Amino acid sequence: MSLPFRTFVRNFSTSGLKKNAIKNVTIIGGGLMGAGIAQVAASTGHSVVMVDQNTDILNKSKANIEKSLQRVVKKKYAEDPKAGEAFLSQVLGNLALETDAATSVKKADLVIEAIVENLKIKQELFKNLDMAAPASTIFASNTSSIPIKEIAVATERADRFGGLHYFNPVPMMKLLEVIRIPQTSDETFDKLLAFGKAMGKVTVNCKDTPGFIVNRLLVPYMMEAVRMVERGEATPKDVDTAMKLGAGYPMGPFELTDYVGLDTCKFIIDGWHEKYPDHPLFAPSPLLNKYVAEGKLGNKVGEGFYKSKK
Ligand SMILES: CCCCCCCCCCCCCC(=O)CC(=O)SCCNC(=O)CCNC(=O)[C@H](O)C(C)(C)COP(=O)(O)OP(=O)(O)OC[C@H]1O[C@@H](n2cnc3c(N)ncnc32)[C@H](O)[C@@H]1OP(=O)(O)O
Ligand SMILES: NC(=O)C1=CN([C@@H]2O[C@H](COP(=O)(O)OP(=O)(O)OC[C@H]3O[C@@H](n4cnc5c(N)ncnc54)[C@H](O)[C@@H]3O)[C@@H](O)[C@H]2O)C=CC1
Repeated sequence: MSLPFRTFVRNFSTSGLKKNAIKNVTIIGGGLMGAGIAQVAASTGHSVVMVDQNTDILNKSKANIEKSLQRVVKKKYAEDPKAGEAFLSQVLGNLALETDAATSVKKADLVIEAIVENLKIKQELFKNLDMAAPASTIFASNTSSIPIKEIAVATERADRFGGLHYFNPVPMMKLLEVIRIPQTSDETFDKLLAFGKAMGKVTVNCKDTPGFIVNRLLVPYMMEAVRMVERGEATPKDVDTAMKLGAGYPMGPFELTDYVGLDTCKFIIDGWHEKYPDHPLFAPSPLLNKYVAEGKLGNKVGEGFYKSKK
């Protein structure tokens, strides 16, 4: 059922946010995750600037956001298409695009980084943002596997630094891991938790431990799946069918790898292998490496372990 217009305005206009709450959010990276975070932040009344390397990428990201919003609107406003249209234009009105990261943070209460999973590149970005952003701006990374403290050292604001780890697809996945490092102030952490809740997410508090909570458990499971196939014990299709029908997972590990992106999965495993070279779990996977070398990066390019629609 659609919402009465007054409730809709309260939920989705920036004036509906609590005093002192985070309102202006800059999201760096408009890929799979950045676009999803931008969509949900804008849908919950935040004023959002989404940044990427060029306007072509940004326009594709915006088109993906619109496609996803159409799915949400079709469902939520099935009985009131006019309210659906108003919601759509309000959300898109909350979203600005920018290619210059330094300009994008001038008014930001919060910056969420969702760029490639590479420590040096993330550090370089935050070092520059630290000089450009107001002192009061809170920084957060959406990294899947890099310790937050290793990214935060690039800045002079470790007390205003934390992790916000979202799950893919962001509009559908309810969980948000909120990570603090020892230097994160209580005020910063409370603001990050409140922001997560304002986005409609269920938050869990995490320490800055490898993989936080979900990936600490998910990565070993997925690596065991790929080793099983490498040993010739099962096909990807059979593993996926088994885990969906036998363990109740919405996607099997190979479908999920295609969904996450094989390049991102490889960045995660390579990073942990470099850090823990003797740990057999993180030894390179020849099968994953082969697919990545062939450019089969998953759903985003139309092919990974499976062929898919782009
Ligand atoms: C094996 C190789 C090993 C390689 C090494 C591995 C290394 C480690 C990798 C670790 C990766 C870590 C990544 C990370 O940091 C954390 C993550 O994000 S992990 C991923 C978490 N996500 C999941 O587990 C997703 C599981 N899947 C699902 O929950 C569902 O399949 C999904 C909701 C995605 C889709 O549902 P499904 O029923 O399958 O399909 P439908 O298309 O019918 O959709 C249902 C419903 O949902 C709506 N919808 C779906 N997507 C969107 C969207 N993007 N925007 C808006 N709406 C969406 C759709 O409209 C449907 O609505 P209805 O009302 O039901 O029609
Ligand atoms: N793919 C997934 O399922 C999940 C990924 N993550 C994490 O989120 C981050 C992003 O992952 P994805 O969105 O999947 O990657 P992606 O490859 O889809 O998107 C990354 C985007 O960042 C842009 N970018 C790269 N360097 C940039 C820079 N210096 N300035 C501005 N933009 C830049 C790229 O052009 C690209 O559009 C990674 O840290 C990843 O580990 C976290 C949860 C789930």
